[in-house]
Amino acid sequence: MSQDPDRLFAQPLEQVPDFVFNEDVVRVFPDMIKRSVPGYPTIVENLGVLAARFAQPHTALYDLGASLGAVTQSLRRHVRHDGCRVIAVDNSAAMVERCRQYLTAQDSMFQELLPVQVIEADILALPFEPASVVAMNFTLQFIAPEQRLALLARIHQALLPGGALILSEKLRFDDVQEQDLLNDLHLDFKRANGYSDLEIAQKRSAIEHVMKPDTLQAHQERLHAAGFSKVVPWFQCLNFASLIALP
Ligand SMILES: C[S@@+](CC[C@H](N)C(=O)[O-])C[C@H]1O[C@@H](n2cnc3c(N)ncnc32)[C@H](O)[C@@H]1O
Ligand SMILES: O=C(O)C(=O)C[C@]1(C(=O)O)C=C[C@@H](O)C=C1
Repeated sequence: MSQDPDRLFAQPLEQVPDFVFNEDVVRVFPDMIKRSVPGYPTIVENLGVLAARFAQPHTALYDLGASLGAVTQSLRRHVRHDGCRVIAVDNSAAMVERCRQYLTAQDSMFQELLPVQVIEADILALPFEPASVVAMNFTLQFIAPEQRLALLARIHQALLPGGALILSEKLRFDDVQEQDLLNDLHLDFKRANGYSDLEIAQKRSAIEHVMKPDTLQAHQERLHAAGFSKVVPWFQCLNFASLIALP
């Protein structure tokens, strides 16, 4: 399985196309997300640790927008309850194909992992079965803003008492000074990880119509509107955060 360094935006492009999770992105995705999202390895590893507290025997755990299954692998490393199974969902055929290969490799290296099913589907159309854990790691920001509340309400309905939604997102800030500072620090993070100013600018153009971050307050209000009783931020690094939402 080839894992290339991310140079997708290294050369000047006449027109920067909108960002899509296609075969080119799949090839560089592990490198891209680690070098682009501050705290990503910490979030992924601890998501599994958190999930183990909410997981209940004989239930489903969802990884929505699973990409290459980093969260699914973490769930399988940390959740050991009897009869749990992971359902990883993504609507990118290229991601799903490679995700299945990675999970087969994980199965060949470790014994007694939770069973996993990888589904190629749109999470907006997929009926959810009752679940104790739902993870959405940097996926909601790619869902059309007007669809987000209904999706979260369906997730809330599917969650069993004692379960949790774990939601990680890039944040934006209403306060201009806070927004500018955290945005600049995020650009510094990308430069420190070897991205040039050209790569950073072209990636931003590619992603700006596709990925729409919300404020922390908007997330909290929408989660409550979707029926969640409690929202607890457990991680923030610069403008990236992760929340636990209790049904
Ligand atoms: C930033 S990536 C998620 C990263 C991944 N969760 C991780 O932690 O490595 C967003 C993913 O969401 C998927 N996605 C976006 N919209 C979706 C939808 N409506 N249904 C299913 N998957 C979707 C994309 O294909 C992409 O793989
Ligand atoms: O905000 C950015 O510039 C990003 O690159 C963020 C982000 C994300 O948050 O998902 C966007 C697309 C890639 O999947 C990796 C990282």
